[in-house]
Amino acid sequence: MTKTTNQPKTGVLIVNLGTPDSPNTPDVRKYLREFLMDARVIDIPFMARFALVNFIIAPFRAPKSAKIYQKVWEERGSPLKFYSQDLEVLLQAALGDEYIVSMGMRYQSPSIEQALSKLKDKGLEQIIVVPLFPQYASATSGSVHEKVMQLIGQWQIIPDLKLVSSFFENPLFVEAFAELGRRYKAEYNYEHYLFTYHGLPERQIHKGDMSGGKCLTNGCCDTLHAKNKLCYRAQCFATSRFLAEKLGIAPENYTVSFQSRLGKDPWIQPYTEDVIHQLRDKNIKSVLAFSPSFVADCLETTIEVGEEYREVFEHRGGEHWRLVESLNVQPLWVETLKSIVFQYENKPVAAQPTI
Ligand SMILES: C=CC1=C(C)c2cc3[nH]c(cc4nc(cc5[nH]c(cc1n2)c(C)c5CCC(=O)O)C(CCC(=O)O)=C4C)c(C)c3C=C
Ligand SMILES: [Fe+2]
Ligand SMILES: [Fe+2]
Repeated sequence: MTKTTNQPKTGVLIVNLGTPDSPNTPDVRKYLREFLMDARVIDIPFMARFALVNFIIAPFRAPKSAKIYQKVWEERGSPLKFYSQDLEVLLQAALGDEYIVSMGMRYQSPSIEQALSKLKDKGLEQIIVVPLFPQYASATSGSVHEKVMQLIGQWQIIPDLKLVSSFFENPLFVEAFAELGRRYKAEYNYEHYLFTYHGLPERQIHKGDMSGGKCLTNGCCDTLHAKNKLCYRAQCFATSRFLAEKLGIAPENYTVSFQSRLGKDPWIQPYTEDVIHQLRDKNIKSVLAFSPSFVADCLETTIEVGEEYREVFEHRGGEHWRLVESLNVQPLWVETLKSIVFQYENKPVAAQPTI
């Protein structure tokens, strides 16, 4: 008996940020140039951006960043890339042959164009685009959406296109991170919990402000409502509340902070480094850190949070600092993505945990 296969109807494009092809300075420079020349990432006029990126950031930062990339590089390459490649295979297996899953990177390789070629001319009825960023930012999910629309816009037949903006509210996503956190909590009685997110220039938050100029004023991100539900900072605070509730962490026992500031402009606050000093001022000796703006371990989690911030904490006399690893290829994360796809197809989703 021959096995029947279904004609795929839905394409699922998952997209992560991108990473250099190798941890050598020329490849890191090439990556930084492509990444930072994106007008949604460094959102200043073209000539100013060109000069800043090509004459200041790329030449001076590339050798320093290359040294850090060498630390994070494994036998299979950059973790951000190989976890995304594994995720493509696992999600395909989870969704079955009615779907074609394809993975691309916004910068460098595999490019979104290469990833879309796997979905082109396959008679697909729809494509669901899932940028692998839980919270929406113009610099990440927005940039992926723009690139996908630009490329698919050139196709002869354009299928239904669904663009996922964020998924921080997805109960399985929250549960997936909580499941990891519970293991660490069971091992050690941490005094404090830190939810540290990638930062953004304040300017980019103001540009998307729908609250009539209230964004970034006192307490504007403390609750999520109609006027700030697309604000990256408000979404990060909401993610932290969901996680803290799931893990039974009282509000006074956790702090939200933002890392990885680039340049001199103000970025969203509080800065992670300042928070670490404040925690030590209060004589907090042990911290469990989560990085819930990333779904795969990378330079920003393993090195920046796991090593550099640990050193700052220990240098100030802190004793126990641990980073909860990212979702990587955790089964519940694959289930999360499957549930996102089903949700966008209006298919019933298996019973989900509550948040
Ligand atoms: C959560 C998602 C991310 C947001 C938001 C984001 C904004 C943002 N980033 C830069 C500059 C850099 N980011 C770098 C690395 C990097 N950034 C993200 C995610 C977000 N960035 C990831 C996943 C990574 C790691 C990639 C990896 O290969 O491991 C870097 C390069 C590293 C370095 O030199 O420090 C830069 C530079 C800006 C300017 C920005 C907002 C506008
Ligand atoms: Fe970044
Ligand atoms: Fe806000």
